[in-house]
Amino acid sequence: MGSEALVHVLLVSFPGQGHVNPLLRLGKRLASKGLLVTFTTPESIGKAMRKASNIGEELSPVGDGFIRFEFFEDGWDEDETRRQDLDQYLPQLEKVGKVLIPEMIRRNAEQGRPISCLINNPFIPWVSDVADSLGLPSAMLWVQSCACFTSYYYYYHGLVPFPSETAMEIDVQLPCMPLLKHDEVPSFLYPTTPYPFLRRAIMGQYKNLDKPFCILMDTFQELEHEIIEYMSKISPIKTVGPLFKNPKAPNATVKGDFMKADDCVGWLDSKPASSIVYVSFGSVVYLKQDQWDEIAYGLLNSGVNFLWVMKPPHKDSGYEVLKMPEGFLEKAGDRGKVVQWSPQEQVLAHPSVACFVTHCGWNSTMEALTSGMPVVAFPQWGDQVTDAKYLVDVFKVGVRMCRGEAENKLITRDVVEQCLREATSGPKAEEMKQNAMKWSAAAEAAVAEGGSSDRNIQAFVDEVKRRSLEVLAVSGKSTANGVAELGEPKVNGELKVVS
Ligand SMILES: O=c1cc(-c2ccc(O)cc2)oc2cc(O[C@@H]3O[C@H](CO)[C@@H](O)[C@H](O)[C@H]3O)cc(O)c12
Ligand SMILES: O=c1ccn([C@@H]2O[C@H](COP(=O)(O)OP(=O)(O)O)[C@@H](O)[C@H]2O)c(=O)[nH]1
Repeated sequence: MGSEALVHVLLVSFPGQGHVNPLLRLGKRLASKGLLVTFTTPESIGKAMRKASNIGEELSPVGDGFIRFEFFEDGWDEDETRRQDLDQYLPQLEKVGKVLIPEMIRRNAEQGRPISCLINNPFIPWVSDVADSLGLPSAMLWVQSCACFTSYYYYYHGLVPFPSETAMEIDVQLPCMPLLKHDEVPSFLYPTTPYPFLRRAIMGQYKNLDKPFCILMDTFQELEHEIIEYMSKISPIKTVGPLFKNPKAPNATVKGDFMKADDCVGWLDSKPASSIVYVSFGSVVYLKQDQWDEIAYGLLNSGVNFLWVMKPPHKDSGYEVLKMPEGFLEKAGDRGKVVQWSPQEQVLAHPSVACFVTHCGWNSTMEALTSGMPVVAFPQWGDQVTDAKYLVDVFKVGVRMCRGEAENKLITRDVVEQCLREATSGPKAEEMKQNAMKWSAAAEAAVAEGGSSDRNIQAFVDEVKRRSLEVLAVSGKSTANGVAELGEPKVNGELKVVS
């Protein structure tokens, strides 16, 4: 491999699946453009990731660069239940991270891999403070839509009225965005949200928003054109999505799943084209038993084939383990398959799959759009309700099955059946498929060489490289040529190059 010298960036992730996935995908993109990337998150999740995914001690080649992992202890016992309480866990992460991340950075420098830039995702804004204190530049990867970024921005700065205790049902008009009905505003902003700690977590990020020199976003210009252009004038945003497409390294096997995906591709292969409904509510949303039953009967009554993800609840979440209705699996027979965790990217790309019943998490939303997959929107909370609005009314690739958890309404089996029929056959289904294919093509073009997101990634990589020279000149700690030396596998530095 010769003694290649690479600029090294450190990615620090909040330990949630919907946060790890986009940051790791960004890492692979940056690596494919010739950077050395170290990805870190707490060991509590590191353990699950190593077990479920293809992650080892080695340095993995991705395109022109490399990616590697280091995890850090969050200072709590393995079975500590307080990790589920973000009001306690986020301050704990900040306390230990502010000590351990600088140590990690020092260790890497001593091992010949000085770090030139830190990148974090939301909920752990103190990463920018760590960067500042060491004289390093930092960037943030925003993992939701630009529309949601804007909503939070306007809320944080008090620029327009939002639903409040005295005016619960007001609609919100933001520039370059469709009118959001009160229940289409990211629901953490409702005064009555049961998750005020998630609002505080996001607001914590906005408090530190002036620190990162760049805010990367997992969206693309053609998708949210006007609002991206508008916000670019206010904030240093750069769209780099959809991150899950990496044309320069399409076969990179590094993944960050917390659970091993069940094998279902053989089953998908055995079914006719466009005959399967894929149902998944992401990694955090957990429905109630009565709603689960209605979805089950809706699936049965509609006569479609289905692949349904039924993940186990987090052991400390307090949720009751869901059960399938009596006799459901027998009645479904080979028409249906239930798994604990799916290889979602592969499922959405599979020709047997006709549509996606989704909670509209932003990752799932981008994955669906990019795979040309129409959706049935079943949002619950947070950005999901806003994403559902966009999927149905703006991107026009979706049928709406509900308006969110706040509505507190049981969606009956008849409504489920009707939505599934609408999304899988007839003129509406065809129109949605065509629109979805159009977004898929636009997404491919955005990440292809010279596309909008590709140019932004390249500009970011160039900027990191430019700043790395400044950083090393100032710190005076430059190695012979100022960047990480990667030629020889390092025996002491646990760096082994595999090719
Ligand atoms: O790890 C997480 C833990 C919790 C959580 C923890 C304790 C609770 O009682 C309730 C929620 O919320 C989360 C919400 C998240 O929102 C998810 O974040 C994605 C990226 O921002 C969005 O696109 C999705 O729509 C949205 O569901 C992500 C998490 O990792 C978590
Ligand atoms: O069975 C599943 C369910 C989800 N995912 C992935 O988990 C992420 C979920 O993120 P999203 O933003 O959609 O929702 P969240 O879990 O954060 O609510 C996405 O990348 C999905 O592809 C998966 O691989 N298999």
